[in-house]
Amino acid sequence: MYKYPNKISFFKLLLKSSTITRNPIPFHKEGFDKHGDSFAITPPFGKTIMLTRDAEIIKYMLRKNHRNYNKSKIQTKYLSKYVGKGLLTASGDYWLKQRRLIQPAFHKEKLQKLVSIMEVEIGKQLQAIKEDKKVDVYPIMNELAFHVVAKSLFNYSSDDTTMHRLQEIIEKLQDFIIREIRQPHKKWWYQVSGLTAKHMMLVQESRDIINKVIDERRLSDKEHDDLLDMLLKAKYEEDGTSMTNEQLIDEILIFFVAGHETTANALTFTFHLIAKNTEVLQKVITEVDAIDDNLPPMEKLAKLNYVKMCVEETLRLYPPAWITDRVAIEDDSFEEYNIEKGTMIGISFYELHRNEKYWKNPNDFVPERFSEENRKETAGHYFPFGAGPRMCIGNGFALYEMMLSVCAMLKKYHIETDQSEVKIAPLITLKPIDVTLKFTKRTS
Ligand code: HEM
Repeated sequence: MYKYPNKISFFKLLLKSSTITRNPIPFHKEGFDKHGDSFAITPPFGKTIMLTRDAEIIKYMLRKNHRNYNKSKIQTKYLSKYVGKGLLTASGDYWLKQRRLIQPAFHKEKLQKLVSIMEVEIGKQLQAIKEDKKVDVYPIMNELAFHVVAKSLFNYSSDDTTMHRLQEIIEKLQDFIIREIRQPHKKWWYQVSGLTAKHMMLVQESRDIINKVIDERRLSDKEHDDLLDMLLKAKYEEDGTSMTNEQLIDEILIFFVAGHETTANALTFTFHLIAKNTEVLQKVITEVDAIDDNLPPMEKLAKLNYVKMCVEETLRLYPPAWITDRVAIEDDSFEEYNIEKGTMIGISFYELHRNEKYWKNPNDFVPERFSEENRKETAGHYFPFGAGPRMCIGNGFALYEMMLSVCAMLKKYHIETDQSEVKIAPLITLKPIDVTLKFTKRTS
C-alpha cells in the first residue's frame, strides 16, 4: 500500500488554478502550514505529486538515494528542446560523463583565472549606472550577469556585436520557454501560429553564433584563459577525445541559461536587502573600504567575509532556483511514506529556507547566521545551489561574481532604497519585481 503525506483535494486546487499559476508560493505555504512539511495532490488521472520543505526528505532524494530520483521532463525534455542537452538538462550516463569532464573547469584554481576577467567586466558594467536618481536595478544586474558569463566563456573584445545578438536571442528563448511551461494548453496555438518555428530558428541562430566562435578558437594558437579554452582542452578519461562542436554548444548555452538570470536575480535581491538594512550596509562599507583596490581579486575575495555572509543570507531568503523537481524511478520508502514509481516530488528550497523548524525568525535578514561560529547550524537545511551529485557546478563562480560585484558597487556608490518590501515573481527562477535603488557616487 502506498502511503503519502496529507493530501490536498485536486478539485480545490483546480478552482484556484489561475491564481496558483501566477504565483504558486502562497498556495505552497498554505499547504505546508496546514498539513505539515510535506503534502500530496492526486490528480484523477495521473500519478501523485508531492511537495516538500522537509530537510530530511530533500537530503534523502537529492543525496542518499539520488539514483532513484530523476529530473522531470520539464527540466530535461522541454528545456532541452531550446537549449540543448547540456549538464542541466542531460540525464543518466551521458550526464555523468559530461559532469566528470567539465567539473575541473570550475575548480578553485581554475576560477582564479576567471575572477580577473570577472572583475574587469563588473567594473565596466558599473560605469553604466545612472547616478542620483531612482533606477530599476534588475536590468543593470541582468546586463552585468550576462556579460560576466559571456566574458568568462569567450573573453571576447568589447566591440563584439554578436554577443549582443546572442544575449537578445537567449532572453527571447527564456521568455518563450516560460510561456510554454506555464500555459501548456496554448502549445497547439504556438505551433499553428508559427511561434514555435520562429523560436526554433532563433535556437539555430544562437547555435551558429557559438559554432563560429568555437571554430575561430580552434584555429587560434593564443591562450585566452577563459572557460572555452578549458572546455576545448578537456579530455574524456575513457578514450582521450574531447567534445565536438555540437556538445560544446549545448554546454555553453546551458551555462548562459543556468548562470545568468539566477545571478542577476540574486544580485538584485542582495542590493535591496543591504540597502534596506542600514546597520548591515554600514558593516559592508567598513569591510570593503578596508580592501586595497590593487589586490588580486582572489585575495580580495578571501577578505570579504561579511559580504559573503550577506550574499548567503540573501540566497536563503530568495533562492533564485526556488524549486526543483524529481520523479521516482522505482517504488520507494522513506520514514513513514511509501512512494509509488512515477511520483513527482516538488522540492521547495524557498519554503525550506523559511521553515520555522530550522530557522529562528526565518523572514528576517540576518547575515550573522552564516558567520564562522554559526554556519555549521545551517548546513543541513540550506541548499540554494541544490545538493548531491547534481548540485550546481557554478556555485563557486556565482559566489565570487556576487561578492566582487558587491565590493565594487559599494566602494563606488552609496545605495539607498525607500522600498520596505520586495515583490517576487516565481517563474522558472525567482525574480525580483520593480526593485529600485538610488546610487550616489561616494566621495573618498
Ligand atoms: C546564484 C546563482 C545560481 C544559483 C542559485 C544556482 C542554482 C542551481 C541549482 C539549485 C542547481 C541544481 C538543480 C537541481 O538539482 O535540480 C543548479 C544546477 C546547475 N547550475 Fe547553477 N545556480 C547559479 C549559478 C550558476 C552559474 C553561474 C552557472 C554556470 C556558469 C551554473 C550552472 C549550473 C549547471 C550547469 C547546473 C546543472 C548541474 C548538473 O546537473 O550537473 N549555475 N544551479
